[in-house]
Amino acid sequence: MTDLITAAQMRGIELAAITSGVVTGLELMERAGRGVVAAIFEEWPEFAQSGGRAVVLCGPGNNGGDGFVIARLLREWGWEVEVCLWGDPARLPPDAKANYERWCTFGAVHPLGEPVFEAAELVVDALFGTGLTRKLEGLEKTALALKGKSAAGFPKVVAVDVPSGLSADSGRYVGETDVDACISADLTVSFHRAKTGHYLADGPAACGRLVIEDIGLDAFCVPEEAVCLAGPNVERLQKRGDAHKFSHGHAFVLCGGVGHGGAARLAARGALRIGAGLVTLGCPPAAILENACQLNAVMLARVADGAGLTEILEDSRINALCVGPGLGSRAETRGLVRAVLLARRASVVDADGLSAFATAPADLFEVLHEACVLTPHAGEFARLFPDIAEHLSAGCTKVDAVREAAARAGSVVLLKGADTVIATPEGRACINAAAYECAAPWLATAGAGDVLAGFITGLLARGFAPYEAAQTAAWLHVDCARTFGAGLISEDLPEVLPSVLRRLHG
Ligand SMILES: NC(=O)C1=CN([C@@H]2O[C@H](COP(=O)(O)OP(=O)(O)OC[C@H]3O[C@@H](n4cnc5c(N)ncnc54)[C@H](OP(=O)(O)O)[C@@H]3O)[C@@H](O)[C@H]2O)[C@@H](O)CC1
Ligand SMILES: Nc1ncnc2c1ncn2[C@@H]1O[C@H](COP(=O)(O)OP(=O)(O)O)[C@@H](O)[C@H]1O
Ligand SMILES: [K+]
Repeated sequence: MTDLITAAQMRGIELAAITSGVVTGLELMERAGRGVVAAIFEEWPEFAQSGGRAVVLCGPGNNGGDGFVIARLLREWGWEVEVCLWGDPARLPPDAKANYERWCTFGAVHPLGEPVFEAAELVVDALFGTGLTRKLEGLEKTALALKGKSAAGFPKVVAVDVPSGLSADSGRYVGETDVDACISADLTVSFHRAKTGHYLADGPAACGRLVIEDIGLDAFCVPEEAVCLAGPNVERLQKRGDAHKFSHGHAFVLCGGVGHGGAARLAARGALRIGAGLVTLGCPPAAILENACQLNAVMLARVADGAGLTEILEDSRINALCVGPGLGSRAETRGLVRAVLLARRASVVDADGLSAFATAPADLFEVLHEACVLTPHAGEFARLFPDIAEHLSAGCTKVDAVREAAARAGSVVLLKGADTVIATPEGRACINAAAYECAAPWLATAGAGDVLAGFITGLLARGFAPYEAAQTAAWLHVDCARTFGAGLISEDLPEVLPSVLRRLHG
């Protein structure tokens, strides 16, 4: 599983390495610069064949120091290099200063005004990295001039560590920085481990492609509380040959009223395809006929209200519940959610099941438990956790926000998006990133979230722990969308799952 770290964790690892005496800051800077140049030549092999013209933009910290190393190395490869500096050379930190002075023996350093990108094939953004702490001002002209040129294909823009302006932690533009005042890269080269900001929010769009270079810090551990990229538990997804349907659990999905059953039917189909042994849809009596016309392998049960549900749940073989998709803002919705949660089975609370508590989130938190998974989209999240949503708008990372929400809810929380974040009340967290080579833009389609709720419910029925169910389901969901490709609608997601599973089980 790929670990992601924050800027502070990276600084901690760097400090541990330097204080241990195995490496100096200057050596790390040299390795970082070498890594960037290697990644550039790997990305554009033609650049290694013949030197061109490069502009290297250096900032006032160690990101700028990496830039001076890169300028020197490109020059060694025969490139004509123009170097611009933002700030006062006298105030550069020691390692950056050493590399600045070394560069000065080869060429000039211009103040960062409006560098001329006209004839450049390559621009290196070494302005700000993990040390950007406040709103970036004064880069507008440079950033806009660069965007105008690179939109036409040249120059290629390479960001060192992170595109300048972006927070390495949150993936958002720092402070109130305008997106036009920031650098957008074709390639971002970071070091040791990807940072959370490379995968969250605006990170993937700003980074272009992402490459992580090894700078020899593997002996210095990633902290225990590190976030990881979500992945499926492939082994657990297999079905044992000697099992029968009840060994794979019985999932129960609550359904809306007449004409509102589509969402729950999608969830039920998802739960069945992901391998729950049995799936039952519970709907109001008036909707039985409608649902019976549409379902075969999914069974049907009448559920008039919370009391009716409690009676059905006397069957202890029903071991996973899904409540919310298509339930509507009926007065009974809260009662149904409470009945589900008071049964103390593994449960997914989604969509209207969450929104029903917008005016009284504490009533929901009171009955939630550790076997639950909440699956809000951003709007539903803001209704349940308005203060945390405000922190998020103010620049808090999505990981921290979801961790805080999970701790408050006492349940696993999965906050949807291209950068889905899943966290446990204890603070474990992962990002299921539909980004870079895993982008899944066709998932932005009505009903996709209902299928995800069904996938999670199905895995809960199969005995997956809530965090593991959420993580595996979210990963499979994106992989289904990518496998199907363009033209995807949510009905396709459960149908493409068999081919995804076949591929996983090779
Ligand atoms: N960690 C590692 O293992 C390795 C790290 N390496 C490299 O070091 C980079 C981190 O270096 P860093 O810490 O010096 O930070 P960096 O991003 O250069 O910027 C800090 C400077 O910017 C300034 N400043 C901040 N905000 C500003 C604003 N809005 N407007 C204007 N100024 C602003 C800030 O000033 P201050 O806040 O102090 O006033 C300070 O002067 C990292 O990204 C990687 O490339 C590699 O060499 C190898 C291994
Ligand atoms: N641009 C995108 N890239 C990847 N996944 C996306 C994107 N937009 C939405 N999704 C995913 O699609 C699903 C949409 O769920 P939701 O917003 O609840 O919609 P609905 O209620 O119509 O089912 C979520 O799993 C979300 O993570
Ligand atoms: K940068």
